[in-house]
Amino acid sequence: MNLIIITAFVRTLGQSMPYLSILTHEEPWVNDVHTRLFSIFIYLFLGGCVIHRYFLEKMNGHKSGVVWFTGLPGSGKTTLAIEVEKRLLQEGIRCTIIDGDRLRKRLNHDLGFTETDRMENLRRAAVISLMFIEAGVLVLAPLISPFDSSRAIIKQHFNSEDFTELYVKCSLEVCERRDPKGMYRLAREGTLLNFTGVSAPYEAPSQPDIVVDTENFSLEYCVDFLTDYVLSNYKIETQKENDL
Ligand SMILES: Nc1ncnc2c1ncn2[C@@H]1O[C@H](COP(=O)(O)OS(=O)(=O)O)[C@@H](OP(=O)(O)O)[C@H]1O
Ligand SMILES: Nc1ncnc2c1ncn2[C@@H]1O[C@H](COP(=O)(O)OP(=O)(O)O)[C@@H](O)[C@H]1O
Repeated sequence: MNLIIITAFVRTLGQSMPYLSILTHEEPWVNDVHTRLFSIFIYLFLGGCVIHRYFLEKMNGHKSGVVWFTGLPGSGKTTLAIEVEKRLLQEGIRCTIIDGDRLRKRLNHDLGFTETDRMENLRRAAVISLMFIEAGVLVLAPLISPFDSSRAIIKQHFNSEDFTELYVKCSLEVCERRDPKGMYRLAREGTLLNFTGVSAPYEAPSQPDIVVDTENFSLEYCVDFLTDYVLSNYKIETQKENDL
């Protein structure tokens, strides 16, 4: 029994070495001995999984989480996510895009566009997002997410501080005029069934955390606006930056 405990202890200590070395080197936020000892204590006794994300976020210099985009087809979700991702990567933010369209071609090709299938599609996207969050990554998730009820369920998968609901606001009329993939035309012709905005409902969120109005503002403005929002909410100010 003692041998098992000692082995577990040594193993945990071994696994914690990368973190312990961070705690003891060049980190202004752990430069007092009490903080170091406290962190080591928490790591050893609460276990790696609890503290793992905390360390990753400190190492990355930003928090992880998900920005969940909702909006009509053609509102600009994908375009915005791609441009904002580029800007965030330049700022040193580890981020990724989980896009409805791409997800459906890969993991979710078994799902269609009924309400039940859309819910399952979003649930899987949420689960994947959670795994990225645990890995310290900031997720941009552009998915139509048309129903209040399914968005409420999705939200429950996350800690409230990890989840930002972003409404990409654009009227149906303008989205249809843009029609970047020609899908509105197919839906109007009756070739594409259950199409959001035409033959399936879209319920705009009543209390989103942030709104980006792509109808009345340019792409450049929207990208700046969203990038600034993400940086101010997710970046962790270091001591050095605070001192400047
Ligand atoms: N019937 C129907 N309704 C809506 N959208 C359709 C449909 N058929 C195909 N597509 C294409 O699928 C993309 C939407 O997938 P999502 O996973 O974001 O949808 S949902 O959140 O599950 O409702 C959507 O991409 P975006 O235009 O980027 O939103 C469409 O390209
Ligand atoms: N302010 C804006 N923000 C985002 N996209 C815009 C904006 N103004 C015009 N657009 C155009 O609208 C279209 C949106 O398409 P897309 O990003 O595929 O939408 P969604 O992913 O919501 O279906 C693109 O052709 C994009 O260039």
